[in-house]
Amino acid sequence: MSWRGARSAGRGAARAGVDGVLDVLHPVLVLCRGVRCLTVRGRAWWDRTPRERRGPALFVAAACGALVWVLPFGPVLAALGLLAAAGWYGREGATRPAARTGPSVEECARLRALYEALVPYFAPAEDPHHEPLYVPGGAWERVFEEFAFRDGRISDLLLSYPAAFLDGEPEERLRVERVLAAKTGRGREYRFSWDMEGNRLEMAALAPLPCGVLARPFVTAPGETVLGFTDGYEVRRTVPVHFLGAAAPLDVPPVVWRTGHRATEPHLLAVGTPGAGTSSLLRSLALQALHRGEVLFVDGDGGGEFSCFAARHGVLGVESTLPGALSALEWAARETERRLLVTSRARQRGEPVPEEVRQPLWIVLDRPAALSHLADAEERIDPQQLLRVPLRHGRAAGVTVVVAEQFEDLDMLTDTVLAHARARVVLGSVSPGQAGAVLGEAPQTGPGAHVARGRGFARLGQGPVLRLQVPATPDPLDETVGEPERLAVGQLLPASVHEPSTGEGAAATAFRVAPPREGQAT
Ligand SMILES: Nc1ncnc2c1ncn2[C@@H]1O[C@H](COP(=O)(O)OP(=O)(O)OP(=O)(O)O)[C@@H](O)[C@H]1O
Repeated sequence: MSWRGARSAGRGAARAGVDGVLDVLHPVLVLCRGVRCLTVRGRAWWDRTPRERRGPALFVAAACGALVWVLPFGPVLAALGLLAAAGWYGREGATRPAARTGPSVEECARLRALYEALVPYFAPAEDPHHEPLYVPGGAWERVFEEFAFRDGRISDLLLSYPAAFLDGEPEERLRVERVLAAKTGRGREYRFSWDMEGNRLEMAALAPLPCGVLARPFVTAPGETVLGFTDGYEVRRTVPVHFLGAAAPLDVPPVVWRTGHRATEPHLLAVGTPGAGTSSLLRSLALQALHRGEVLFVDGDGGGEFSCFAARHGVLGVESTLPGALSALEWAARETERRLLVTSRARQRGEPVPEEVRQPLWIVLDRPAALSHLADAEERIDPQQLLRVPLRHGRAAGVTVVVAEQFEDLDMLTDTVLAHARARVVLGSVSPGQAGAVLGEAPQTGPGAHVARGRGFARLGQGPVLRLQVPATPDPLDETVGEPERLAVGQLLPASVHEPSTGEGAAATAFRVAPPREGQAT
């Protein structure tokens, strides 16, 4: 036998040996695979479980473990059960995604149509590859790695794209996202995750955020304000929330905005389409602010949106005329300076900052453009100019400014407002481009044509763009709104100044909330 023959015989024997060993070890490999699969599922369940439920879950698991230990043959039976589960989950094909197992003819047609629509975007002009991923009439099965359907429409999709695609260019990504959103069904919101290293794009159609959240005292720490509610994949923390018609509260992820001395975005700008709910957002924020501080309202269009707050404990004023707004904002500027002075003097002396200066002061300004227009016509100072001191120095002085404006009058806002109000909210049915102009980054898809009231997006500074649903906080004097919502707001209003005040202030009594539960921090 030549040396070549001897070498190939040796290789054959080695392969047969390896095959034999793999055959012998096959059950062990299946069990290992099963144990790994069970571990992954266990970890995913643990991550999904809200923090407050982890303790009780651990306790139940420990109690079951103790019970099994004391039962006759308990440990042996438990080990056998575990082996059986590992064997089941480790068998061939157990971990294969269900969605790959067979779309119907109609679903195949939808996937093919989507593939063809993507060809112009993903096929480079001169593709050097022998078998390009995207060609007219090509195989969608090669690129759509995972998919799922909901109500006959594609709801989840994982696709691969050629490395030559310019995924670093936001416009290129946006073009593809628009095609996917248009072809998989308009009127829904989507989340797109670009894996640029692996050349993969994941798309998920998002269910609408729940509406009908009633105004209630939310469980927050001092300096925290709930803007509204968002998706669980963005925010891990939850707060109990009461929904209209529901008997018990549900845990929902909040969008929490932090104000005060250490806040990175101490002031907020909310922009909406007419009737989208910006005034309701301001009412919701004011109700929370009144829990621990004082609020000054300036109602630019004089619609009486905040008249329910007039003459209540903690409310410094509700101004809806130009002279009233000017004198209120002049006072607010002086008060900010006074607070700064008192704070710095106390710090110089090494004394604690007096309590009256530490109490938060909120300036809530709805539709300043209307007042600016009036001031211009009457040749008086623009009220927005008076906001300069609170906006610039409010953080150190414990003064928070909240401004709401409509899209049409956005150009009337001064540069100071735009520069300092870095917490942003957009409400209403607007395109991703319009929302992006306010938020500094466009959301991946805009809401559908008909969005619920109080729905939109929020972005805190340079953070991610979050979907947002504001709690229903109508004017309690507005009889066109349902009674439960109005009652919920009415119960939260501080007591009238005409009623005798309780010792520590009616506002504080009316807004008493439970302290944050342990483990609820973000
Ligand atoms: N989050 C919400 N949930 C339920 N209803 C809402 C919500 N926000 C607003 N609404 C309802 O939508 C209507 C308009 O709300 P609101 O006055 O707050 O809007 P707006 O943006 O201030 O409009 P405009 O500036 O035109 O007055 C009201 O009837 C209000 O009750």
